[in-house]
Parts: sequence; structure tokens; C-alpha cells
Amino acid sequence: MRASLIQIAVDPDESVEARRVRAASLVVAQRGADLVILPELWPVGAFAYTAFEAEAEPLEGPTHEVMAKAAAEAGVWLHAGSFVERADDGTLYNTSLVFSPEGERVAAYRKIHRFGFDRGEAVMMGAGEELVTVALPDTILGLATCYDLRFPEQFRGLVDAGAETLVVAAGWPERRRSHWTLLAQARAVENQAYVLAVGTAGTHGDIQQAGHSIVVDPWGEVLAQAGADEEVLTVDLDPDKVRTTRDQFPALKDRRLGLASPL
Ligand SMILES: NC(=O)CCC(=O)C(=O)O
Repeated sequence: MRASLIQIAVDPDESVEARRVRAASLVVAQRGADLVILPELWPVGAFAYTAFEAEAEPLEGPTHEVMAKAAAEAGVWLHAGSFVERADDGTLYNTSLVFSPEGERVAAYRKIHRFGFDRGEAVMMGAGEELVTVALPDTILGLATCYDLRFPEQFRGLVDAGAETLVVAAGWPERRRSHWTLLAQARAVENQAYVLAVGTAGTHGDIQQAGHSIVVDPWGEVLAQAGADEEVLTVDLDPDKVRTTRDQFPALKDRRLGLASPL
């Protein structure tokens, strides 16, 4: 299974419309891949809080339209990263979309853990309430967004729901790049799952982005990692490796669920 992670640069001197067109052409250029992934809030920038209101879109708004077409034109499963969704009641969400190779939306995931403590996303957006998995022909994706990476119980919930490949769409800052790499490997090792984590390049909201998108296998080995700049990271995965790792080192079966705190 070939996966392409598009670490797109998000800079304020490019308009959202121009970036949408560019992102779509980057997706179409990945024809031949099975799965293509974009990062968190790439239309506006994960830290460009002041633009969230103005750039919010309905679920089936311009980002949905452009990405559905790009998935169909490329003939790939597309995790289209996330955008600022304005729900019917006016609440904003950090929402990721997944499309089939025919361009049908098969999933929408609203970020569960909002970043910013007492500011930014944490106060401007609503929190998602649902774990989301997506069955592809060769693997089951479990969806997460950026700050979610710090919450292992979400990933364990996804694994309990069948996830074998954990996808993290992010806009992670350079300042905490060491956490990014460490946490991506930790989520892979503890869940015996692939982790495909894609961040943005560039600087938005005055926050320099880490880039360094990463692919980790179910044994915790880093299969590939990007640099800091815009880049497409393409990796071949063996979906059977999740099953063989879990069979040969069956640590997930040794969980003491009665003692752990409930989700
Ligand atoms: N957009 C985010 O969720 C940023 C998360 C982050 O910077 C961190 O967890 O550190």
C-alpha cells in the first residue's frame, strides 16, 4: 500500500483560494498512490486564529468540493487534512475529511482535543465527540488531529474500534518537534500500528512549523521522515505487518482493563 503525505507550506502571503488550487494539483500528482494525506487546517493555517471566522466553511464548502474532485481525478483514497467547519448552529470545528477514489466523502472527523489552553482553537472551536475509523481495502484508518497525538487513550480507543493505521493530520510547531517524533513513535509502539503523521511547512500565526512529517511502522521504526520545507513523503507499507506484529508480540492482549481509567 503506497501512501503519500503532502507536507504543504502554509504561509500568509498565499491566499486560501490559491493554496486550495495548489493542494488539489499536489493531490492529483500523486496518482498511483493508494492513500494521500494532507495536514491540519492547511487552507488557513492551524495557528492563524484571527482568520478562522472569516475562512470558516460549511461541511460541503469549497474545500470539500475541490478535494472531492482531486480524489476522483487522482483515483486515490484521500485524507484531505482539516479545515475550519462552520456547523449549522454556527459552531466552528476543526474537521477532517476522507474521500474515496470515486470522490465520495466517506468520513468527517471533528478534532476531539482542542489546542490552546485558554486561547485560540480551545476557545474558538467546539470539540468533536466521536472516534472515527475508515475501512480501506487493505487497512483500517484511525483518525486524529495534531494535539490529539498527546492523548494515548484516544488512540487506544481507535485500536479497539479496529484501527491498524493511525493517521495524524497536524500543524505542529518547530518549538516542540522533539515531542512530535517521540509521540508518533510511542503511539506506533504501544498500539502496534502504522502511524502516518503529516504536518505543515512554513510559518503561520507567527509560529514556525516543524514539518518533519513521519511514517512509523508497528514496531516503532521510522520508515521515512521529511525535512522542514514543503515536501511529499511517499512510503510503501505492508498492511500485514500490523497483524504479524500483534500476533508475534501480543502485548495488546495483556491489557488489565479493569484497572485502567475508563475513557
Ligand atoms: N494545532 C495543534 O493541535 C498544535 C498542537 C501542539 O502544538 C502541541 O501539542 O504541542
